[in-house]
Order: sequence, then structure tokens, then C-alpha cells
Amino acid sequence: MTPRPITLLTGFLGVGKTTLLNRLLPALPRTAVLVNEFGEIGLDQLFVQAVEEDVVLLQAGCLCCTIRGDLSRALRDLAASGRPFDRVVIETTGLADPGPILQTLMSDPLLRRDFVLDAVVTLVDAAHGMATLEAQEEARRQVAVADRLVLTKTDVAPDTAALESRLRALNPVAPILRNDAPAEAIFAPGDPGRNLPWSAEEAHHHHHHDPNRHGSDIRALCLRFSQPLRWEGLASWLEMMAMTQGERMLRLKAVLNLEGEEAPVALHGVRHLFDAPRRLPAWPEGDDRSSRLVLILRGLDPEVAEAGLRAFLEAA
Ligand SMILES: Nc1nc2c(ncn2[C@@H]2O[C@H](COP(=O)(O)OP(=O)(O)OP(=O)(O)O)[C@@H](O)[C@H]2O)c(=O)[nH]1
Repeated sequence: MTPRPITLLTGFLGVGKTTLLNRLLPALPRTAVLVNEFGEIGLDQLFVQAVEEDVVLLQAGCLCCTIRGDLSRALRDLAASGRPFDRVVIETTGLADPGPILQTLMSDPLLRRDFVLDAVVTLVDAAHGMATLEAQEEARRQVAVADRLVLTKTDVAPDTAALESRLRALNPVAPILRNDAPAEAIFAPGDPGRNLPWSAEEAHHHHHHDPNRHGSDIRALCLRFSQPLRWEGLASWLEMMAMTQGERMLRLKAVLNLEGEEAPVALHGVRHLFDAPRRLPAWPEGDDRSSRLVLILRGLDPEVAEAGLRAFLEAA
């Protein structure tokens, strides 16, 4: 059976995750939802109404630290249950650092057989987002690792220019949507290529021209290569980075044009863990077939990382 896609829905406490899920679930048939809540008494499953029988509550403790085993178990039980579902949405507690959750999804071999991480969708509150990002490291990490950012509460705080520029500084590549966007724009299931940074060049531009970093040590390296890359060079660099800088690599996403490969190859990594590279069906029509690589770093100068990569590629 082909692995079923998992969307991780994250965003700080009270940002509007459950509200958004309830609006979108009717448009997402055959979706199983896992809800995690911080604290002893789980309430959120009572509010996710649309797929009541498919909601599994992960209780007692934060998904990112205490109950990673529970997450693996819940997903395995779901896979073994024979229930008809095509995708999974995991709603995390607002306090979760998504890094360890992503690591769990990528490192458990049984899970990797049945599931594939499709995307991290991070909600940001247009009214309180700026203050939350200032005060909360978890909120910044949730933004940094997102594949898509979704603004909520723009009905009460319509001017989002400053917030968007702050988000761009933390994550130059994720598209910024609003929570009234259609389900397929927010969840965009199925095609792993859709979640990858096709617009890294534009992102690079944003990245370099936004000086407003608010002292954050999270930075992105966005690269584009027009010549096909040699896998050996890239793989040795990744191995070296995983061993020496694993904790500083919050996320790696890449679409690669590799020597000897006709199809694009997708690569995902979180800290020291990497998914096996996957062939995508084909390059999009009219694409220039350049490799794009985005690396979200914490406490590591992107220029140092880039110099290392280029040295490994030249040596290969
Ligand atoms: N005005 C406005 N209110 C919203 C919007 N989205 C959510 N809310 C309200 O914000 C509050 C929190 O929404 P929830 O959906 O429970 O937020 P959550 O992220 O699931 O919350 P936690 O599970 O506590 O992290 C509720 O009172 C919602 O009605 C929005 O787009 N606009």
C-alpha cells in the first residue's frame, strides 16, 4: 500500500487550529485526525466534530516531549485498524516544538512504511502573532519549519504587512495564506513536489532584503543550482552536517536535479534525520530543472553552511 500523507497542523495556543479543521474537514473526506492536547483532560476532540469516529486523542502531555511513543502507537493502531482513510491530520498542542514530532515521523521505520509526512501547516494569529513570536521560541520554530503559513483572525486584524514581513524573516519560502483559503490550498495533498520550494530564488531575495530579524538566530539558506548535482558530493555533505550540526538544522527541503536522473528527486530532513530521497513523477512543464535547496538553520551562519556544501560538491 502506498504510504498515506500526514499533515502536521501547528500554531500557538488559541490561534484557531480546531476552528480551521472544523471548517475544512467536510472538504477533506477520508481524513483521520489525531488531536494532542496539553494537560490531563482532553477537550479538543469534543470540538472536532466532522469526523468524530476518526478522532484519536493523544492525552496527557505535550506531543513534542512526553508522548512521542503515544504518537507512534496511535498511528500504528490507525494503520492496523482497517478504517477507511486516505490521509491523516495531526493537530498539535500550541506549545509543541514541531521538530521532535517530525523526527518521530521520519525515524520510526514502521511508521515510514505506512505514512509519509506531507506538509507542516502553521497557523499564525494576525491579532497576537507578532507578540507571540517575540515571546515564544516554540512559536518561532513552528513558523520556521512550516511548508505553508496560514493567517487566522484577519477579520479582526486586517493589516498584516508587518506580521508578514516578520514571518518572511523566519521562513522565506512558505506561502502565506489566509484561513478562508480553500481546503486544497491549505492542505494540498498528494503530490510531494507541491510542498517543496519551487520559488527558492524569490525567497532568497526576500531573505536578503529583510533586515528585520528581531534578534532571532533562525535563518534560512536558499540555493539554486542550474547544473545537475552529483549525489555523492551532496550526500557526503549531508552526512557531515548531520553528524556535526544536526541540532542546528531545523529543516531541509530540496528538489534536486541529479546527474544521471531524469526525474526530480525530493529530499526532506529534520535535524540529523533524512528521509530517503524520493523520485517525483516529472519536472513541471516549462521548469528550468534547476536544483533548489532550502535549509532552515538555528545558530549557524548560512554562508558557512553554503561554503561547506560547495566545497563538498566540487570535491565529488
Ligand atoms: N475572530 C476570529 N476568531 C477566531 C478565528 N479562528 C478562531 N477564532 C477563535 O479563537 C479561539 C480559539 O480557537 P481554537 O480553534 O480553539 O484555537 P486552537 O488553536 O485550536 O486552540 P488550542 O487548542 O488551545 O491551541 C476561539 O474562540 C475561536 O472562535 C478567526 O479567524 N477569527
